Amino acid sequence: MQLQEILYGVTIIKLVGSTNRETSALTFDSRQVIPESAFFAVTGTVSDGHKYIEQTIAAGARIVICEVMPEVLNEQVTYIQVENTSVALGIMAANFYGNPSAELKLIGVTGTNGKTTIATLLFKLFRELGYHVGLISTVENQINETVIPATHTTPNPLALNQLLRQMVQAGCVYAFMEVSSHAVVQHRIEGIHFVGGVFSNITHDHLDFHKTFDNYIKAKRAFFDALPKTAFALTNGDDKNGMVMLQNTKASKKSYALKQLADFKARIIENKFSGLNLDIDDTDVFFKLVGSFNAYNLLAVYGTAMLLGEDKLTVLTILSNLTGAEGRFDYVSNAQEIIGIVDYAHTPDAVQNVLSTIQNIRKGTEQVITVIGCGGDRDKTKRPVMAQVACDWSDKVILTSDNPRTEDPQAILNDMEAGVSPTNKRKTLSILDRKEAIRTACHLARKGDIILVAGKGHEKYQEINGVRFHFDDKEILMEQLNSIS
Ligand SMILES: CC(=O)N[C@H]1[C@@H](OP(=O)(O)OP(=O)(O)OC[C@H]2O[C@@H](n3ccc(=O)[nH]c3=O)[C@H](O)[C@@H]2O)O[C@H](CO)[C@@H](O)[C@@H]1O[C@H](C)C(=O)N[C@@H](C)C(=O)N[C@H](CCC(=O)O)C(=O)O
Ligand SMILES: Nc1ncnc2c1ncn2[C@@H]1O[C@H](COP(=O)(O)OP(=O)(O)OP(=O)(O)O)[C@@H](O)[C@H]1O
Ligand SMILES: N[C@H](CCC[C@H](N)C(=O)O)C(=O)O
Ligand SMILES: [Mg+2]
Repeated sequence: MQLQEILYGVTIIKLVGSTNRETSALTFDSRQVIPESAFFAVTGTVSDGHKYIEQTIAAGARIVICEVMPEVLNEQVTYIQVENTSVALGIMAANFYGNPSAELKLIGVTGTNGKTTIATLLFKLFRELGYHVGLISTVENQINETVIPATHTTPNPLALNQLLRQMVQAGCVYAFMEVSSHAVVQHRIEGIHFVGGVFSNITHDHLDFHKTFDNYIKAKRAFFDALPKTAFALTNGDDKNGMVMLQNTKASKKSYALKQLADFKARIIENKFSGLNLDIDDTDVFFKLVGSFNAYNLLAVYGTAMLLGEDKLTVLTILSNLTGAEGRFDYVSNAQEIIGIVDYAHTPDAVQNVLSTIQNIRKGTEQVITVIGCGGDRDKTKRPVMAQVACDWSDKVILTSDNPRTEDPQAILNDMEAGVSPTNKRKTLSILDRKEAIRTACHLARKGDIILVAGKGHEKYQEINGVRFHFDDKEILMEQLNSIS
């Protein structure tokens, strides 16, 4: 493709060389440069792409997009200086793939917890309604029945636009995608056209990256700020910051809530292990999803479907038969009627929601045993809080490892232990090996007890020092539960 064509919409500070040249590919990673490609020098959190410019030219790059011009310029190369390379990358990636998002009805879902659940339910619902549909989510990406593995919640602009183009080619009418706060700040969704945005909630997470809660709110709000007038912005009216999210948006403002006045309303009639009985806009429906937090997710999905013009009763009928996303309140039980639950709760709020749901729906005097760890190279301040919440809402807690990544697992465990109060210490054990921790929980459990294994949900690996080892909470839990006689 001609460079001129993909530059549309980019604000250039300085241009050196011709824009009248072919581009074979775009890349922001020097290790992936091919001859005649364009290299985007991005300033990252660990490294700086500007350091690799010369190396990429030696490898054949003929277009360089950068924030700082190199001191020595190569005559064979076109240099484009911009204020922010990531913004240019977003816009040019969209142009390179022919702006696929404009050919789809694309809905973005943002918030601390519930994005995967809402996006996945929307995907399943619209598939059942008979549409060709795409999904971009933490667990996996999907184009109709074709599954494409996901590396990030929101892919980088190149992967994102390529995926959206594939969706258009497959005839998709709708696409539902998660929009993470990292993606907003790193401009991964620059140049993407949304017809709607959905907000789930905002609580403590990712403060390692955003530094303050205020910045984190601003990152989420920026997604709604950028929506066009023709789009809808659907928010959670019960969330403290639900209305703040829509403050600056030009989109049509809509809300859903259980407590406040809202465009879409629901009331919990009953919350049981077998599912949720809700009154949604005066219709009584039983859903297979468990827990009051899922009442919000279901309401967000229902509201979105209504805003997209679908029929209320058809939508509620299909929704009542759907199960949630993999690794979210996934439960199994054994011959001794010990219940094991695997859940992706990896924030204090999510842990509290899952445990309070378990407490609300448990039958009697059974114990709740929680196995929980925290990820390395992520927000350290949530560690003691997650341990504290787990202790406050469980009878026994086994603190363990999650994905240590490049951190010392013992140091992460120490950070968690700092959140355990002296009175809670007696109900807590620390077992570094996650498999051993799950095994111990199963051996401590008696008939009717409930074991929650939190934090890794659908993940099929444990990441230690850059290596991903096969690890599946549900597989281990089932194996251990079945081995108890
Ligand atoms: C903190 C973060 O988001 N990091 C992302 C970011 O990496 P970075 O800024 O650290 O990049 P860097 O290593 O400093 O490198 C800077 C630039 O130099 C380039 N480079 C680097 C080395 C080299 O030899 N050659 C070269 O060209 C890199 O390609 C990059 O363009 O840009 C990379 C390329 O797009 C991402 O892969 C990487 O995601 C990392 C793996 C990650 O773990 N991200 C997580 C935190 C994340 O994004 N999570 C959210 C979900 C969060 C949630 O809501 O729960 C997600 O959307 O998945
Ligand atoms: N609406 C909600 N409110 C609070 N907690 C929720 C809600 N929905 C789900 N959860 C909890 O959060 C966990 C993660 O849910 P989900 O995967 O849907 O969120 P997410 O926003 O996609 O997370 P991530 O940012 O990691 O991709 C669930 O396993 C559950 O414990
Ligand atoms: N999307 C989240 C996933 C956290 C999952 C948890 N298992 C961990 O490794 O911390 C993140 O990147 O922070
Ligand atoms: Mg997700």
